[in-house]
Amino acid sequence: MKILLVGEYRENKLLDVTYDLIGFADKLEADKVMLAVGYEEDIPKFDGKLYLADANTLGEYNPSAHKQLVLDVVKKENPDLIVFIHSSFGWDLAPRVATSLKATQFTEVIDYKENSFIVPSCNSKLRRDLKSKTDKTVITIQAGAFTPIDEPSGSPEVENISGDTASNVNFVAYEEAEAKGLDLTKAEIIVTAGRGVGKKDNIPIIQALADKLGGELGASRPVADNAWVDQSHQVGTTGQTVSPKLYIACGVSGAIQHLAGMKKSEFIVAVNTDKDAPINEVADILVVADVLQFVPALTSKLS
Ligand SMILES: Cc1cc2nc3c(=O)[nH]c(=O)nc-3n(C[C@H](O)[C@H](O)[C@H](O)COP(=O)(O)OP(=O)(O)OC[C@H]3O[C@@H](n4cnc5c(N)ncnc54)[C@H](O)[C@@H]3O)c2cc1C
Repeated sequence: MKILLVGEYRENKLLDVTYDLIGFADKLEADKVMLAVGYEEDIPKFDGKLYLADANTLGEYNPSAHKQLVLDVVKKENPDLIVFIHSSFGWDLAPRVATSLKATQFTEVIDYKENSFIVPSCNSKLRRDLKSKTDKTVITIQAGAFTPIDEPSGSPEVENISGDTASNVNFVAYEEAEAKGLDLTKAEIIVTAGRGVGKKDNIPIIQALADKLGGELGASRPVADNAWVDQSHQVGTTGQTVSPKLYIACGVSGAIQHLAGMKKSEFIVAVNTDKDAPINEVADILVVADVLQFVPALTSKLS
């Protein structure tokens, strides 16, 4: 199988998620080539071929130009799969490319098993196994699902390419989300409340353990969305990415979007009533218990 990976730059920098594309190709043990509209002084580290177009000329986000470049490289390399990150860039570009190629498109792929692409559905409660029926397939992969464990290395063979800069869409600007006070990335201990804590009134139970350990309170997305905890505490792809020494996940199922933000923690304890909860895949210790009983007991022991 041959894969074309489409790397991503933002504000003059290669995005780290570009390495998730490489992790994906390596998982499939596929031949890989990459296309990136970026900068010569900051190219991705890998062994293989890199088609590099200049972002100074084409812009980091120019859907018409980028689509044409992808189609040009597809023509040269004839890949079976064209892979984007499931980002605003990938969301926009992947369907444009899939439509032009009359190819199947799968979005938010989190795994690949036995020739099937695994895609979450129903807010990650279910997983679909999808097989493509077209010669070429375009996919977007969920950030964090294929992050390589090893540090990036290698140096690609670079071929410079160029394209037409005309576009019927003008990129205006990136708008930063409002910066909130809490920086969880520096916390050494994080105790996170998931939906399993049941209701806002139970958050102080989790906060008490965090305080006792001298750590910070984290939250899964539903907990933040329900305003049980301020959004600045959210961990995951749309929250903060953390790597504390100790991460205690209380009533967190371990959806891929949550794992992406905390799986690099040094030691992970999960407290869950479900022994088969996906958080178990990354937990060093899984405590099968009700958080509302276990957490206060632990806090009290620590006293
Ligand atoms: C584009 C996108 C981005 C997203 N970004 C994020 C993100 O940044 N961060 C994030 O967290 N999610 C994110 N999500 C949502 C994610 O898919 C999950 O829905 C979410 O992480 C689930 O949160 P949870 O684990 O708290 O809740 P649930 O999935 O409902 O899990 C609750 C868990 O608690 C357990 N439980 C229930 N009662 C108890 C009890 N009494 N004691 C112990 N355990 C109990 C259950 O067994 C279950 O495992 C995103 C989703 C999408 C589509």
